[in-house]
Amino acid sequence: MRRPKSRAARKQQKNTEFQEIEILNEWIESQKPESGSNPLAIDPLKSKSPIGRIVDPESGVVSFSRYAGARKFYELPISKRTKNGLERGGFKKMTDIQVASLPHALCGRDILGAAKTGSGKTLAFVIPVLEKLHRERWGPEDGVGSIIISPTRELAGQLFDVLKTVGKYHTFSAGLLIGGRKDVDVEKERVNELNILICTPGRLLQHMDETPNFDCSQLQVLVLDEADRILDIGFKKTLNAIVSQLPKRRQTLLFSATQTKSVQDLASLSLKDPEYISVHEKADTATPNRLQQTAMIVPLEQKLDMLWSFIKAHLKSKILVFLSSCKEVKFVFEAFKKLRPGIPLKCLHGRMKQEIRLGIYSQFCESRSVLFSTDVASRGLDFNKAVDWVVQVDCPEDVASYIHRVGRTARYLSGGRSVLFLMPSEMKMLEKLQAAKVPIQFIKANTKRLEPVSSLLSALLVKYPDMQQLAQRAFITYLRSIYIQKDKEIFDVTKLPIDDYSASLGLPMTPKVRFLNQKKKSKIESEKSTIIESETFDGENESAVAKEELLVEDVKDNKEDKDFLLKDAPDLGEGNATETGDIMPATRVLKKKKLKINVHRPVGTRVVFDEEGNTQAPLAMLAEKTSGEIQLDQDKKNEYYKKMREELKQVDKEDKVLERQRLREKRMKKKMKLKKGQREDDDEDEDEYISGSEGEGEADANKKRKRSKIYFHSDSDSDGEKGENEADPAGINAGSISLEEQEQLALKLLNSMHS
Ligand SMILES: Nc1ncnc2c1ncn2[C@@H]1O[C@H](COP(=O)(O)OP(=O)(O)OP(=O)(O)O)[C@@H](O)[C@H]1O
Repeated sequence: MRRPKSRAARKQQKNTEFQEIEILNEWIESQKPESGSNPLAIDPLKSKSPIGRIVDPESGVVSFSRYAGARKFYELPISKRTKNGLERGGFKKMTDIQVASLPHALCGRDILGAAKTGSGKTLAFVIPVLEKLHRERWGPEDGVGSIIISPTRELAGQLFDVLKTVGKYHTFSAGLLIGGRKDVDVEKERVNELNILICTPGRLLQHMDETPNFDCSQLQVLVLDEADRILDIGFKKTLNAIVSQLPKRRQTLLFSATQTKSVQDLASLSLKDPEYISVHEKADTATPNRLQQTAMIVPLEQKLDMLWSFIKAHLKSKILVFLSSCKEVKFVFEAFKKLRPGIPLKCLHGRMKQEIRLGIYSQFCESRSVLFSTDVASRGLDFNKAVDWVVQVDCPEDVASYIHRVGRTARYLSGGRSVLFLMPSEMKMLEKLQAAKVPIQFIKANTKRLEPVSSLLSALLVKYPDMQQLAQRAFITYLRSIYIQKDKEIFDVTKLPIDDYSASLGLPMTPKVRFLNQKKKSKIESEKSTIIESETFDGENESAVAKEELLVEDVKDNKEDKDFLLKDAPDLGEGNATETGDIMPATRVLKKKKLKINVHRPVGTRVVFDEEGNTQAPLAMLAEKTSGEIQLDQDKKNEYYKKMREELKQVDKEDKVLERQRLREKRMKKKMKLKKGQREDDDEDEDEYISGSEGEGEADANKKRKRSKIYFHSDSDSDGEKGENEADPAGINAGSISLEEQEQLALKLLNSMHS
């Protein structure tokens, strides 16, 4: 609403607004819905029935229309400014959560609101915030009137956009206070002038602690979006510290798709007779009706093959892929980008710089692409153009997390699909989801269209040594993520086929995982004692037992894989069928010596061809066929792996020598340039490198590789490599040049620069 130019017109506008506020207050007060009532259960108003203040022409008696049960925004007691904002945003009819909660929220009640993902909870709190401050005639001199807290920065940014749309015609000042921004000092200067703060918990507390005279004593409305997450253990301390600095007399609105009713959780917020509004509590499903959900068994070592095949089969879709750690996201993004699937790739995780995160988020909103993400994108985000698929490569930590992840698709009136990869040991999750009213169908993967990538990944790791470190980190952080999960019924790190998993990432050797060894050790200890008790312990040492355990897991895996691969499965492609398959057992039986293998399984790290030129799994070449059974001698297998390891070590060594030589030459060139008074600006942002997109040229990729290689090199120097250098300088010197040669090279360079 534009400010009138003349004084008289401004006065007139003020008076009109005063009158409007008076009417709104009377309307709200006189038609208050009964506490505990559900406005959704009340009939809608008849069409063409009068709205607002109604004066009987004959008796002159004043009455107000009922707003509990209203289905359209204009039927609510809200200001013209908000109505205009809603109209501008294209919002006319209310969603169920808005119908149920707005009448209670507008009359000042505390709300604990739960509704499915994508059902319009944002407007259910943005409108009451604007209206409360409007009716209180809040101005710049009044300071902070409302605080809206969001668990993630992207979500906070999105809420800010909604507030800007609906609040466009109001005169309040609002600010987005989120971590990762460098301009905290500028924020500190302005924060006291802001009326509405949208913030993440950490940044808000930082202002409370550090900003002089930061004052929230007049706060009217506190909102927690994704409330269960903010009340969760991770934010608990911060939230308690924040709430302790807020006035007790205020309205509090809590919203989430998965709401907490735990008295303990809510006690710190000191809610006053809150309205529990759960519009979909009695619904048949906990997720949106237009969402088609599927789950399938994917053994750990085949997850990347399956993901790659899935992406290749859906090149025209917008796909959101969830992985459990930043390092995994980085690795899969970098590796797949180099393999060029034919669709732009993006990645999002908490370790990226804020500007880049926001950039990636808005790019994904706009275009068809694949976004690899951690749970940072799992809650609240409303990607502008609908997401077609949500793919959960790593199992979510619990049912709530699953619901939020899949909720990034099928929002408001649109449809969407999701697929969950479950390892055989995670099948319990399927039961939990079904028990929580998640209509998820179990399907068999179409392995006919499975395109193995592990061999390509090993080649990548040889070609780009910095990728090896990314793969190692991904490997370790994934195992750690399983290790630290609370739900041990689902997540058991000891059941993971770690050698096969490591090979599937293209790693030549399984990295050592300290916490895993400790866990194994304690497990073995307990197993040992059981065996001793039953007097059958044959005297093998611990490491032999541990090795045995892993080898035996191999055997079982192969059997399972054979089933997995041979089943006649429905299509994984766009129009996939949804036949229910058998659930494979996750338990593993101890066995020894001869290993049965599935020769078709892509377990190797390189492609091997048979005499007819068909690709073969490397181990298949060593297998013997006896009476239809394919068997592999353990010694042969070990020998094969030993040979592979040695080959890779050799290649790795050569690569390192070359790399050191290249770096030395580069340093020399730099020195020369410096001498000439020239400066090189090679300070690059690592995050930028991480978040590039698919389709970059080879030259560009090389440039990036070089940059990150320096980082990789110094990093590895501090680990194992340093020792190697010190112990064996000959390895380095073999590829190096003498001081004389270096001087000659420098002179040549200088001459070429002069000419
Ligand atoms: N009354 C309405 N009319 C039309 N569109 C609406 C209405 N309310 C919300 N929307 C749209 O529905 C989509 C989902 O809304 P919103 O993001 O508020 O959902 P949510 O319930 O908060 O989801 P989540 O639980 O994932 O956070 C948005 O694109 C929003 O613009």
